[in-house]
Amino acid sequence: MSDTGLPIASGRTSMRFAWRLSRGHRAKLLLVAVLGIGSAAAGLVSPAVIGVLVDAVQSGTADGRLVLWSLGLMVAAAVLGAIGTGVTVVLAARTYHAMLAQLREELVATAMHLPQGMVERAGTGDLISRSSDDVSEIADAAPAIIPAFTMTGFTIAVSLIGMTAVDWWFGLALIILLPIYVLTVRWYLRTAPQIYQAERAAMSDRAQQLMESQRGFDTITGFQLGQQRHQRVLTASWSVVGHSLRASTVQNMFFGRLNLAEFVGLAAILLTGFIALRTGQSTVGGATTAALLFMRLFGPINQFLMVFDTLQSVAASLNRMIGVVSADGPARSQVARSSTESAHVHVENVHFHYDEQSPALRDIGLSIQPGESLAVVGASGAGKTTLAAVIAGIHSPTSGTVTRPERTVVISQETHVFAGSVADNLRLVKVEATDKELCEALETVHALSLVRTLPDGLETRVGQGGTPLTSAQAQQLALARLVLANPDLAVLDEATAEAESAESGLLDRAARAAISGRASLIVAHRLSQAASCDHILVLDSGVVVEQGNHADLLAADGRYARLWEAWSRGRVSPNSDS
Ligand SMILES: Nc1ncnc2c1ncn2[C@@H]1O[C@H](COP(=O)(O)OP(=O)(O)OP(=O)(O)O)[C@@H](O)[C@H]1O
Repeated sequence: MSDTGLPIASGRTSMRFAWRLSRGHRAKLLLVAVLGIGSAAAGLVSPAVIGVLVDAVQSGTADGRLVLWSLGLMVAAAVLGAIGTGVTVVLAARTYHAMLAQLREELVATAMHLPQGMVERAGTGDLISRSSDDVSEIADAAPAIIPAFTMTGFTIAVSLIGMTAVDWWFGLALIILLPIYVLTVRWYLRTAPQIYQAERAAMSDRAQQLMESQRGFDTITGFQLGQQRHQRVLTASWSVVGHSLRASTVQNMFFGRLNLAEFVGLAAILLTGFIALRTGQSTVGGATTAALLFMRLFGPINQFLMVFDTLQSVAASLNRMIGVVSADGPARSQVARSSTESAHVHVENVHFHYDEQSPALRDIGLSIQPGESLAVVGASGAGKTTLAAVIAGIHSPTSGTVTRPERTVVISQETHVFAGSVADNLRLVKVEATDKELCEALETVHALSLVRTLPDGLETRVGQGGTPLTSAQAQQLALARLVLANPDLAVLDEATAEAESAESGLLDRAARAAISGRASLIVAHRLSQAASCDHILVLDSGVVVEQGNHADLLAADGRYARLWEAWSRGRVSPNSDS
């Protein structure tokens, strides 16, 4: 999956990105660290106080006042520690969620500009999984990281110093634990990242399967493929379960090794305490403090090392999210040959391959001046849609250069009607448009009378759950949107209506009105669309085989003339709908 999936950032890139993301939050993050250390310090008061009490009891100097003071101190430390921990966790969660929201915004913004080819190869499920599954993984785990590191790190350091101060033998006893911890962490860091990465990739695949099943619902029910799709979703879901189980197994093995270290550590400390008492190197109070400090260490040490597990999980998700955000760079450099600095369209020596075997476009050259219309015609599979996509910047050319105006709008074969009112659908491209402007745009594409017949006019709800629109009506709505957007270049690749239908004539007129006065490229699925354009380009197997205007091409009696003859055969007037 990874070779065809969206890019995954390296750890270093993610670190750099996370550092940039922390801008504006660093003071809060520092406060989280300081509060964490303060709370951890409060937790160390009790063992120290108990040690003093034990010694006082042993030496007979303990009295009620000392006990009460000690108790008061321990309660105050516990309360302060609890408040400090609570504030730390809430502040950390808030700060991380703000950073995460920023990352998600950047991810969505970048995803909108990724080359379509890249998203198609990876599958939209991968993108959706990165902006949902990965975000929740980070949201769940990340807030614990800084408090855990600072609180446990501080507790470990102070406990070690305290124990060594009681008797350096206790400090030495702990050193034998070091190799066990180092080896465990090394093993874990070698094993866990791939497992988490594979788990996230399986989640992407599951999202993809689910999404395809929803999108292709009609086809699936139409061809009775329900069982087959169900099986695919099931396989993808079980794959996630398998990977999650593998991750849990590695986690358990990790914790098992930590338990072994605890056992060895406790045995060493008890032995050291016994020897220290026997040789008179330590008092009972000192040994008690050392033992309590050591017992208190298990939790923080395990927590400290468990943060590595959290870190691996967060890093796997972060690398996937940042992979998309930083794909912006490569994606933009990929389209470097596509420039948007010009008011006209200029295409030179353009080649485009979907795959290595069969080039979809070969050595294309053309230009469209402002206000000029160019039609692309050719048999099915000739490369018309591909050429439109390359010119619109949806696909980057494999080689050659494309220059186009920045304000380019594409109307493709699939026009989506968004759930909302007709006005909402139009205002997508111009939020501030008045009702009058909306009506003018609809009038331009001959759709105003249609909208007036709808139950609530402009406010009629359309799209999912609303008044159903035919494909041709949806196309008219898209054309009205184009008029409102008022781009310098319009690329139309709409094949909604059959030739000679009442709708085809209406759509052709609507399209002509919508593109009037601006540079336009029209993928002419009906030759009536081409006849009215200033210039026509005939494609065959990705190569331009003819070009000129309608009259010249008919006079040349070549490929276009034959296409025209075939298309208009049987029609009373081939231009009747144009
Ligand atoms: N996403 C894709 N991946 C691989 N090959 C593709 C893809 N899209 C199109 N092709 C291939 O590229 C070639 C050109 O296809 P394209 O859709 O541009 O032709 P077209 O002239 O627009 O066809 P139609 O009129 O049927 O829409 C065809 O051989 C097609 O099979």
